[in-house]
Amino acid sequence: MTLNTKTLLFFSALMGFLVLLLAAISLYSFRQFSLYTAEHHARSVAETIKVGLTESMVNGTIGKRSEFLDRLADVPGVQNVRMMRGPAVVKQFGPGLAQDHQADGIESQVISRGEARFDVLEKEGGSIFRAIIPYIATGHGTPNCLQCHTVSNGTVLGAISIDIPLTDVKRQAITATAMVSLSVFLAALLTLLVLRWQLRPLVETAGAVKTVVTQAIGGAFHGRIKQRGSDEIGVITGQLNQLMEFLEEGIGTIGRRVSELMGHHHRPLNVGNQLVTTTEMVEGLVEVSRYKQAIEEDQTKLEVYQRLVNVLNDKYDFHQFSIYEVAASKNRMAPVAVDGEINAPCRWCDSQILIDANSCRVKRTGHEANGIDSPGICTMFRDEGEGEKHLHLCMPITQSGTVGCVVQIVVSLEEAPLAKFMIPFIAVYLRETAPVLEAKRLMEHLRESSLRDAMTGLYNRRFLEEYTATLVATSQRRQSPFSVLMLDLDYFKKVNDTFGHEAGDKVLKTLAETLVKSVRTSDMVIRYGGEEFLIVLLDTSGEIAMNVAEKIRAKVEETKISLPGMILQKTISIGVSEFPSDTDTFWQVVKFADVALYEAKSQGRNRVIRFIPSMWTTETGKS
Ligand SMILES: Nc1nc2c(ncn2[C@@H]2O[C@H](COP(=O)(O)OP(=O)(O)OP(=O)(O)O)[C@@H](O)[C@H]2O)c(=O)[nH]1
Repeated sequence: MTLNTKTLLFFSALMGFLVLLLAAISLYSFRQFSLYTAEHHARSVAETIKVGLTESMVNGTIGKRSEFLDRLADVPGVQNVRMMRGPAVVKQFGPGLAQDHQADGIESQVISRGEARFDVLEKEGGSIFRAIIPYIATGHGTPNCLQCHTVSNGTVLGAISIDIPLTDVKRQAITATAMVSLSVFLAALLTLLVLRWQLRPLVETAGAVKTVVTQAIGGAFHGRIKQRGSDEIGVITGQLNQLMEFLEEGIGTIGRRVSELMGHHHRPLNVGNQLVTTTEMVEGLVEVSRYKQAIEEDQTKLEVYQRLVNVLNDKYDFHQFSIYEVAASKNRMAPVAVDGEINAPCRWCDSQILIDANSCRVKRTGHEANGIDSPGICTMFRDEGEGEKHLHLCMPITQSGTVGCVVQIVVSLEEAPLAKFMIPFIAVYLRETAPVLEAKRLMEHLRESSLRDAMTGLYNRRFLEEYTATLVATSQRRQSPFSVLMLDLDYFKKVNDTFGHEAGDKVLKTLAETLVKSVRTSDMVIRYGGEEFLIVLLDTSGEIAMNVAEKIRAKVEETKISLPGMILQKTISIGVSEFPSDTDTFWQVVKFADVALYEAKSQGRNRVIRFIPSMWTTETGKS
């Protein structure tokens, strides 16, 4: 309800109440006054009758009392006058005239009780005030009642009944009351008009404030209020305008800055509720910042991918998507997460992209491939969804200027508009992920290369040092032995000396390949020293290890190494030991394999020797 309506209603109610109250008070007062006047008038008439009748009795004209009473009834303000005899008078003077003993019930009551009675009666001709006053004998004055009446002082001699018409008085009362009420009504109306006129600026300002505030709630801060005067309302108006200007400028600036940070090109800020949009974007930035902190603290690339999967799954409610990692140097791509599952197989693209990364449009161009706006933009997309049609949206994660990853989101036609709207938000996540992912990739690469021998690609001794504890613990937990082969090329120095170091390197690389091919993928082939190699055969006893070693030895012997202008064949010697039967100390097992290798060299080379405790003398221990 508006202030205006409220004021109007309040004053109307107050006015109505006042008019009614005044009318009631006026009517009541007039009635009381009229009754008082009528009673007074009746008593005067009764007194006149008393005097008149006494005079008539003294003068002996009492027989003419009827004419006297009729003349009295013609007096203005008196309608009817009657006189009734009481029992004492009847007893002394007889019943008298006919009207003297025609008392009705009320009149008889007044005669018997000696108390006056006044009533207002409604008759056809209008309202009548009826007064019945007793005529009581008294011995006061000259002449007095007791001179003629043989009664005691205070005896009721009779009653005088007087009718006084009230119709005129009533009409006048109503007219006067109406005049008073009308005056009050007019005064109240005038007050109301003056009040409304006074309230008008306040009411109009309140309306303008309502409009401006409603617009502000809806996100539009351009509304201003017309300032009237410099009173309190004027001051409030001015301050509110200042606040609106401040809000418009502040929120506009925040919105623009946040928009720049979000790369928000798809939806201009002035569309919709500016405040809501800005708040959403600020919240989005806070979440992105938390995400970034989390992925920075993650240890591996895989954890980062898992977190990105969670964002797509939980925050954006995408359940069909792929994240591909690009190996640019090999022109290959590999799916790291598909439909929320890490290391799941490729689903939404032709597997061609896995072996030829450049066939992926995003990888090739470095730009987003928006299949929602341009269906069929990428020929590699495969709609593997059941039933309904799907669209794709592929975005790059750019690292050092090249596409390091491709994120592909797959949506149904129904989900497409929302997905499109989400692009800038997802792009922010991808932008923040890129440098972190690149750092993790580099770290993993560095770590990997520090554990591998650059020339042969085999693990190095550092890897063995790091892996030892795990190896021993696994073997002990599973109560399964492992064997160590220590291998060394025979007369390798001669290769270097005769054919040069390059030829020597070629021999070492060929040997490394032969060794890797000769054992299971779960076994570990390590370049232990210059031309010395170590192989850990998991879940293998010394006895079986001897067979494997023999097989390796034979394979190396028959391997032909092509050098410029010639073919070379080399042999190796192998020492074998077993954990934990030879010793339950890892490095001791390695040492024992080395001792056995020494023995193989001593016995003429190109052979496999199993370590036996007798080989471990004080001398060997020292060597
Ligand atoms: N080309 C090449 N040679 C290496 C490399 N690492 C070690 N060597 C050489 O390998 C040779 C090892 O020689 P020795 O330890 O005397 O042993 P050997 O000549 O193989 O003789 P036996 O082991 O006793 O059969 C040395 O000449 C090293 O320089 C490498 O990475 N490349």
